[in-house]
Amino acid sequence: MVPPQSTLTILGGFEKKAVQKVQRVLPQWLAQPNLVQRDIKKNLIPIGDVPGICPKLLTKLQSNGIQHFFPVQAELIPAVLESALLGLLIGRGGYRPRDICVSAPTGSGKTLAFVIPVVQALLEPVICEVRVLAVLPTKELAQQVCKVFHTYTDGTGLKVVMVAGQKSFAVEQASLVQNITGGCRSLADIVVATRAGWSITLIKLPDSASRQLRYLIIDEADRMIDSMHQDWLNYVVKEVYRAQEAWSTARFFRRAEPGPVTAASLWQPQMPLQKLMFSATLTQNPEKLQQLGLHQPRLFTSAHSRSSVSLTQHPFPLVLQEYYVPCNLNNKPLILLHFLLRLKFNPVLCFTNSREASHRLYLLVRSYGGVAAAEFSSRLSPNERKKTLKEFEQGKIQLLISTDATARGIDVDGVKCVINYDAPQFIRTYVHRVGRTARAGKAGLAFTLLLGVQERNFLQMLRDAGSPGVQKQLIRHENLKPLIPQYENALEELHSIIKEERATKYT
Ligand SMILES: Nc1ncnc2c1ncn2[C@@H]1O[C@H](COP(=O)(O)OP(=O)(O)OP(=O)(O)O)[C@@H](O)[C@H]1O
Repeated sequence: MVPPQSTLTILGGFEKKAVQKVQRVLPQWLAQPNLVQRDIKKNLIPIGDVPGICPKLLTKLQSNGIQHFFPVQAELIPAVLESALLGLLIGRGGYRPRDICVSAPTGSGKTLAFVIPVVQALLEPVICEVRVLAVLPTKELAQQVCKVFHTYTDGTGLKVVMVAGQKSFAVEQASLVQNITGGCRSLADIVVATRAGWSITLIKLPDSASRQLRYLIIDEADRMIDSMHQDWLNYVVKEVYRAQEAWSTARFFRRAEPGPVTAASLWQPQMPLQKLMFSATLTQNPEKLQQLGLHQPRLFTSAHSRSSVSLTQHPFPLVLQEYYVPCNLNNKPLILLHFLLRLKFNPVLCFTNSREASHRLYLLVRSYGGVAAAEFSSRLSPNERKKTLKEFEQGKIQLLISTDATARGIDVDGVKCVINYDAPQFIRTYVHRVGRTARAGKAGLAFTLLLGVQERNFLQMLRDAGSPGVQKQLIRHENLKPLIPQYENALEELHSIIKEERATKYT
């Protein structure tokens, strides 16, 4: 006889049921983003086919050798221009423009994707007030973006100023505002700043520096989210609206901190502050993105496919070939020398995990001889760093040994090969490092030297991130053997150089 089923739950007598996996429900803007093609070469769009770009900028693009837009540019330029259709102000009954997040591979042309629409939006009329603030994590990146802004504003009357927080406040202030009787006037339309530079400047500058701010561009936005505990972004936004309070009472235009849309809030034209966020490794974690205080955001991404939504995947350049090279601590430097001297890789950007490791490796390669090498890290002064990057770009340096100081955003044309001499610990570091090659649709190689104990975790990290596949590359001992005698001499020389350096440091 079958006993009747009890409706009572017996304590401790839980049934063994397969637990249903909880499917994460993403907000619609993350779950259904605008997809950006990763294959640059197959998706080039003639510049004339992208609607809304003025003839002046089309001519400038052509004279800079740009005939086609890359996919991220073709998607983004119309989207940003659309939000400025009614001019920089939003009129009665108009909507506040939606903030924009872009997650596209390294080297996919994100810089031009914001420079073109923003410059066009400022052209009519040119009024010389800070209306664009572009924030970047390092001085080198700020210089790079500044150069692109200069190219496309040249001859338009728009002024671009860089604020890196490295000159005295008086000098930086003088580049931004000029004191005149009864107040001051702005000397910049577009400010390209490092975070430190702008925060310091904002604290001390008069309100005029931020009262007309229309676009806040944050490149490498994931770095910004990392430092959100410093509340930098909220501070900038607060300053922008604080500046309005005194100003707007006397003017027709008003700028109130965004709140619910009501009949009252729509009656006066508004000056919106639109955030444009860019990264190759933008998190798609809603909790983290929420800290950015985005307004009805739109996501443009290459990291999704229509069938899957993942929070951990990053978009890799399609033309990048990834390899890992098993090694041990003894043959690591020999493998690097083999790549340069035997396989003739040139130019090579090589990453280590610390400035001391970069310095030692540089000294070793220099002692070995036969390779034009240089180091790049915070050991160098800003001017030395600038000079080194320039020489690398000009092809005078065959091997640049660097810390992660060059891992992000730096665009050096013609880097054919990246070598991770020290394996990166985080996937984002990996994506940015290898992204210094395979840029703008050109082929590139990335090698990561892995000790036996690192292999499993590293390969798992890449699989989780959606890497299209990293291949194993074995270097046989016979290939390294001929390098050993000279290498041993170089090691001895290295020891004495380091001894000398230590002695001078402590005397
Ligand atoms: N439409 C285009 N036609 C030809 N070259 C282009 C075009 N757009 C950008 N480039 C070039 O492609 C390279 C990469 O562009 P950019 O530095 O903007 O990439 P990115 O997406 O910002 O990369 P990262 O994520 O590493 O910062 C640059 O050298 C740039 O001049």
